[in-house]
Amino acid sequence: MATHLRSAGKKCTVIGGSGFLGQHMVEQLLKKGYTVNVFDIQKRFDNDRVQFFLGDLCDKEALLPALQGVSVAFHCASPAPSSDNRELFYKVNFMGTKAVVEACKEAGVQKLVLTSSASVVFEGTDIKNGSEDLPYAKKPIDYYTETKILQEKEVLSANDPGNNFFTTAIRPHGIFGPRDPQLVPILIQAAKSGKMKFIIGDGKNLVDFTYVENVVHGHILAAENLQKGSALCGKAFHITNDEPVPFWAFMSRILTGLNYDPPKYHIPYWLAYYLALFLSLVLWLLSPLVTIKPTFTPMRVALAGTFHYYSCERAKRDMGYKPVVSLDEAIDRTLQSYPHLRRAKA
Ligand SMILES: NC(=O)C1=CN([C@@H]2O[C@H](COP(=O)(O)OP(=O)(O)OC[C@H]3O[C@@H](n4cnc5c(N)ncnc54)[C@H](OP(=O)(O)O)[C@@H]3O)[C@@H](O)[C@H]2O)C=CC1
Ligand SMILES: CC(C)CCC[C@@H](C)[C@H]1CC[C@H]2C3=C(CC[C@]12C)[C@@]1(C)CCC(=O)[C@@H](C)[C@@H]1CC3
Repeated sequence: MATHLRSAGKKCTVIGGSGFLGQHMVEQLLKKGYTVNVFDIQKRFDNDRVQFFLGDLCDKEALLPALQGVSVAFHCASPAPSSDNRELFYKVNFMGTKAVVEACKEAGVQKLVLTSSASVVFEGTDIKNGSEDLPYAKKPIDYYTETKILQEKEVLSANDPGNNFFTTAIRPHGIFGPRDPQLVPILIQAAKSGKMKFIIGDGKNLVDFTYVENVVHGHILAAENLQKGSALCGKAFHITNDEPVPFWAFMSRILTGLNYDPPKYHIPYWLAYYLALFLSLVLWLLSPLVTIKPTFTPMRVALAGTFHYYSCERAKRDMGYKPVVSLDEAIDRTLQSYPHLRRAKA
């Protein structure tokens, strides 16, 4: 009996386990001795130690088999922000998360750890060392973030100690690392097409970039500390590298590390913002004729030109969080993992 309980305590399901963060979650959970199920809409890797369940998380019936006998569910599935599909974000992040909560309760899962985002409080203006007490953004920066807010509220309000069901949310910021399909590849694509010439603003704005293994560490600590009476129940926690850096210094380090020139000309923030806004308007007017997805958008200008870094004191205090990989080491490991994006030296 005792052995059965111990192994059930170490059985988990990673919803979104085929994604960038999800795959790193699976790797670390296996290393820590967990038995791991993956539920995802796609299978992107093979591992004999992992049981895969393919399906859409909006379908509660499809989720149930993946949650049988499991004590912890990690929910880190979401449509990619770049899909820019309002209906899909709403369907998966909001309605789908309701289905996840219902399925967890029905299957008798005790703990649900959601991957939320620190951006749920960001409105495009400076946030310096923001705590979890900041209010949700009234004007979120995009539809994706709008539905991350709905999703987080849904999960946190489902915390129900009376029925032995505990929930918490991790709010990472700027996740990067090996196999990330977004940050480094988008940046290098922009550099290849000559779009990385300008620093928006004075280049001093600090931002959090968080190495994927630190994000994973935060999730696992959350699961292990989430229990009756703990401070984690129904609460959200920032997980960062705890080393905010100037946005443009970080970008320049990635660019030079892959043999691309760093941006060197400055453009005032307001000018960049209004140019991006103007470009969006032009593309919107042209949209009945042609669909173009711009690299240069008002949202990206806001992300690149404002301060947005967060305090992770609450995670340190309540779950003993401390980053396990420093930013320097994280950048080196990340650069080494993208040999195919490295420019050959002339
Ligand atoms: N990357 C970042 O910088 C940050 C990410 N986050 C959050 O972290 C989480 C993980 O992000 P990340 O790993 O980058 O994202 P990925 O897109 O790499 O992974 C998400 C996974 O979920 C899958 N998925 C999407 N929709 C469904 C569905 N309806 N049913 C089942 N599976 C589905 C995706 O499949 P498919 O690829 O086919 O869509 C993908 O495999 C997300 O919740 C994201 O919002 C928060 C802050 C920052
Ligand atoms: C820290 C963030 C919350 C998470 C990072 C997400 C990144 C994928 C994007 C955030 C800012 C983006 C950005 C660009 C690329 C993608 C990001 C790094 C550009 C460098 C793309 C080229 C441009 O036109 C610049 C103005 C963009 C600056 C912002």
